[in-house]
Amino acid sequence: MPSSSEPSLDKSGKEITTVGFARFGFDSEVSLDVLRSLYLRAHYVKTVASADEAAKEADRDDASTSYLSKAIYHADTKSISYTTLSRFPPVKLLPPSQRKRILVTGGAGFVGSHLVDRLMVLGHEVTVIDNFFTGSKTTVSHWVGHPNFELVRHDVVEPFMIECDQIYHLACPASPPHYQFNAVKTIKTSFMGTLNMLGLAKRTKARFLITSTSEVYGDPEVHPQPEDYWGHVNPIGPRACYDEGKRVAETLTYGFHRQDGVDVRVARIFNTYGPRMNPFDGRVVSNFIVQALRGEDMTVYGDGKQTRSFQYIHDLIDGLIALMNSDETRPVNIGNGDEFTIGEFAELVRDIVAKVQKEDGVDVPRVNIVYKPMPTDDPQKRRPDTTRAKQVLDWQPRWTVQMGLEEMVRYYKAKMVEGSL
Ligand SMILES: O=c1ccn([C@@H]2O[C@H](COP(=O)(O)OP(=O)(O)O[C@H]3OC[C@@H](O)[C@H](O)[C@H]3O)[C@@H](O)[C@H]2O)c(=O)[nH]1
Repeated sequence: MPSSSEPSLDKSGKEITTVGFARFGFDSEVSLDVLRSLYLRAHYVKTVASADEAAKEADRDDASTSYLSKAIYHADTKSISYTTLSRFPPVKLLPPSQRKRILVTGGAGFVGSHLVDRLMVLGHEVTVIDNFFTGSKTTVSHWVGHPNFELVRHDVVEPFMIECDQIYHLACPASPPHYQFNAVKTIKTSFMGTLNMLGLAKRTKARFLITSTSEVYGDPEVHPQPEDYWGHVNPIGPRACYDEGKRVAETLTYGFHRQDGVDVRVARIFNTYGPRMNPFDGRVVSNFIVQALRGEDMTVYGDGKQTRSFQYIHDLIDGLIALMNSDETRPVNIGNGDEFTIGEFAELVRDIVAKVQKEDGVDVPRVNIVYKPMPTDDPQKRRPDTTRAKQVLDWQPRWTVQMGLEEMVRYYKAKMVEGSL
């Protein structure tokens, strides 16, 4: 199990022991250690050499492993024997009046799985629908079988019926190589998927939150980007399936709001990173960390002068939950204002990987930074104006990029040990 020798500190230097907060009558605070026990570890108990040892290990049940998977990794054959969980992570006991039935589309993805962890630990009933195109069952497998949890393989482009109180509509590939892989399917997911989920919200009177994106601002001519900026998007470029898809999804959302009175929330998410991000999804944070850990060249696209502002996953989940439970129906940017050029960011990731390796006593050569062609229509700059989130949600990011990156490096190191990276 990876361990960090130092505590995680927030932007003001205070130790982070919990994430979430009570806002708008909804308490989302949970212990960081509980969440970490779900993502910052290998998903097996320990490695064994023989079948005999494996059988003994599977029988073992003590406090330290009580809510860890009993799956065993066999180093000699590079295989895992899965077992069912002996005990689930503890969840709050909520009175029925406070317990919500929550649908999370795309709940097996990177962002979705962290939202699911939080909502489950808080004691709600969670149903995940996912087609597993970019999501993976392993991200939520620790909840499968729990009475408060249901996992359904379903593609949102088809209608789905369920009784629920809140819908977090996340389903859509989000990494540029993934969403461009099948552009028609991406825009179909944004349009048909959102239409179906809004129809469900209308029928059940559930509150509906859609995760839109900073990409609705395109290659922005206003910097930083406030919510009332209309954007600068190429409607026929390779990114259009996602940018325009999310823009039409927002249009649909406000159509249902005005015409049918659906209670809507729109989050515009800026670049986000953290554990469970697919190491091969082609985004900059996962690429850079994996390259530095493997001792490969780090690939900066273009001259590296384009900028991005990176937010850690827990800040995003705090923002999404606050928005869902607030009264704010206008779009709200959720992102971190710490802006880097991609060239600077490559150096930062390289230094952080070296620091973590040094702490773990691993001696690694310094990797090189190389330059590759710039993808078409790659936005030149991006930084959220989060004034609205601060005013209406009392939300602002707590995690420094350094702290978040260290945790993500440790997560990827655990995956390397497991052999899945
Ligand atoms: O290996 C790499 C990967 C990416 N990059 C660059 O790093 C920057 C960030 O690229 P990413 O692919 O991580 O993310 P992008 O900002 O392009 O898109 C993201 O925007 C916001 C979200 O809604 C989406 O998840 C995602 O589309 C880009 O300028 C890209 O060209 C590199 O320099 N090297």
